[in-house]
Amino acid sequence: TRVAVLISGTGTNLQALIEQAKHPSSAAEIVVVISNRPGVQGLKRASLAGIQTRVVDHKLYGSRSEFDSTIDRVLEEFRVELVCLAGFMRILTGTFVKKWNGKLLNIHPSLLPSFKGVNAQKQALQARVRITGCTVHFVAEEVDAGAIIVQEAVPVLSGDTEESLCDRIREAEHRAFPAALELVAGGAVELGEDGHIAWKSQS
Ligand SMILES: Nc1nc2ccc(CNc3ccc(C(=O)NCCCC(=O)O)cc3)cc2c(=O)[nH]1
Repeated sequence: TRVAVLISGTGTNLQALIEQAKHPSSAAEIVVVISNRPGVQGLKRASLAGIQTRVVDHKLYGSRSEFDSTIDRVLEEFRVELVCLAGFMRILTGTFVKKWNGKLLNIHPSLLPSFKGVNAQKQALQARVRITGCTVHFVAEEVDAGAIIVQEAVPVLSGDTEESLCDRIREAEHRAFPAALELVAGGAVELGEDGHIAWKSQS
């Protein structure tokens, strides 16, 4: 399966996906990395791995739909079949999400539906939960509300700071995202007609 990864920054999740796709048994081939910001470390990671990169700078577009349709053109140019949002920080328009429905994966640093939106880790600390985690989900138009594919629980430890909790959640992200990518790229899991996850029965 031809995969694109969309990034906005360092791309630590991108690195985990690159490592996963390197396995000969992987069903995923990352064919392009697209960043909405120039010069970010994730672009260097992609180049080092021999993956083609594109920058679609959202500041150069008059509207969200023009930005999204430029992204779409790059995806079509590379005959992309699956898109992973790895720290991609631009909200995508409904038109784009509808076209790529069931082909768009995102990772969120909490156990959705808890703690949607930005600074999810800080929300968990402030709520004094004992367990949080990360969620890989299909992207729906409503932010952080898509069908859940994989989750991993992460304990909140006494004395945790936002930084120590972020680090521990990030380690879980680097397991959960590659696992979800393989499930979807390998056809074990898809987004059903009813908008829920469908596990394809192994023949
Ligand atoms: N429609 C749709 N698109 C998304 C785009 C990115 C992400 C990644 N997670 C994200 C979740 C939230 C944000 C956010 O609120 N950023 C501040 C506003 C930035 C802006 O003005 O664009 C960004 C990415 C998730 C979604 C999603 O669930 N649905």
